[in-house]
Amino acid sequence: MTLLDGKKTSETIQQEIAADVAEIKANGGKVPHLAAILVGNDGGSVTYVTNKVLACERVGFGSTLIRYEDDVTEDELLAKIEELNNDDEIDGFIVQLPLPKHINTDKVLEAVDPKKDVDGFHPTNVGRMVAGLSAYLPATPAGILQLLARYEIETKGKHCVVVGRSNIVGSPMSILMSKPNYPGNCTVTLCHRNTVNLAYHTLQADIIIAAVGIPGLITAEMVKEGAVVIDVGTTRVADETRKAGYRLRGDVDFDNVAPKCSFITPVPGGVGPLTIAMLLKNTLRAAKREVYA
Ligand SMILES: Nc1nc2c(c(=O)[nH]1)N[C@@H](CN(C=O)c1ccc(C(=O)N[C@@H](CCC(=O)O)C(=O)O)cc1)CN2
Repeated sequence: MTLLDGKKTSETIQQEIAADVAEIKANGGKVPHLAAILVGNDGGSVTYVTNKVLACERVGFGSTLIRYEDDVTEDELLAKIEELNNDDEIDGFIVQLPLPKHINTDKVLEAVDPKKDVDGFHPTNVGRMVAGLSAYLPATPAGILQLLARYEIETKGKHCVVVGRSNIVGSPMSILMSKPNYPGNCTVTLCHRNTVNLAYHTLQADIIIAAVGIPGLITAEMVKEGAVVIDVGTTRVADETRKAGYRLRGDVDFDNVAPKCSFITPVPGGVGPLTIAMLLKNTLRAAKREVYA
């Protein structure tokens, strides 16, 4: 069994990006600049956005963090998005999810200029991805593709079972794994929390991508010998023995599943760190005007 080291892969990608930025700077080009909108004080969201800003500093990007209290109005958010759309200094920006319930997330995401949508959540980028056109790919699925490619995992003709149908991970992942590219070219089954007899499907999988947010859902009995298992779940569960008061649990029962796998991602240190690396990569592409050339 080989552990897929997302932390190390993320560092490698960030080093590659930093080298690119150094070259841009040496040639007097525009330094990539990412802006992030964070609403509220949710612990996870604050951590992720802070890490995104720190990662920008590490690779030499400019960054702007825009924070609002939980009670920000939808109109205020939309006005800020319009401002960022028209700000030439900002190459790309994100709105950290989830947003409070009184905000219409779809409306907010649709307000982002697709050319600056480095999260790849705008319907234009989603549609372009489905059509196989140049697009910003959502960071977590793009990170998983990087892991598969950098560990040279064979995917052509394999059966990939994606568990979870979110717009951020499961749904785009299922589409990307079916495309006739490497990594991809799989036969894909998309399962979710209402799938009847989930084990029937996962047992047929050469590659399982679990992104449903149910800790420990995928047990050893549900996994075929030699399967590749990618765990996207990062649920915080209470743990008083930890300083933070919680620990992260993936969707996969790692200890019992790992011995059956050819490759598996840990939680933490698997897919999560790649999300940030691929956001930086998208921002670099935005600054280079690569996607909508
Ligand atoms: N606008 C967006 N919102 C959200 C996205 C996104 O891609 N864009 N994805 C998730 C959260 N997320 C990034 O925003 C994210 C999740 C997890 C990690 C990560 O590095 N996880 C670490 C553990 C970190 C910890 O201790 O909590 C790991 O798995 O090793 C990075 C980014 C939802 N919202």
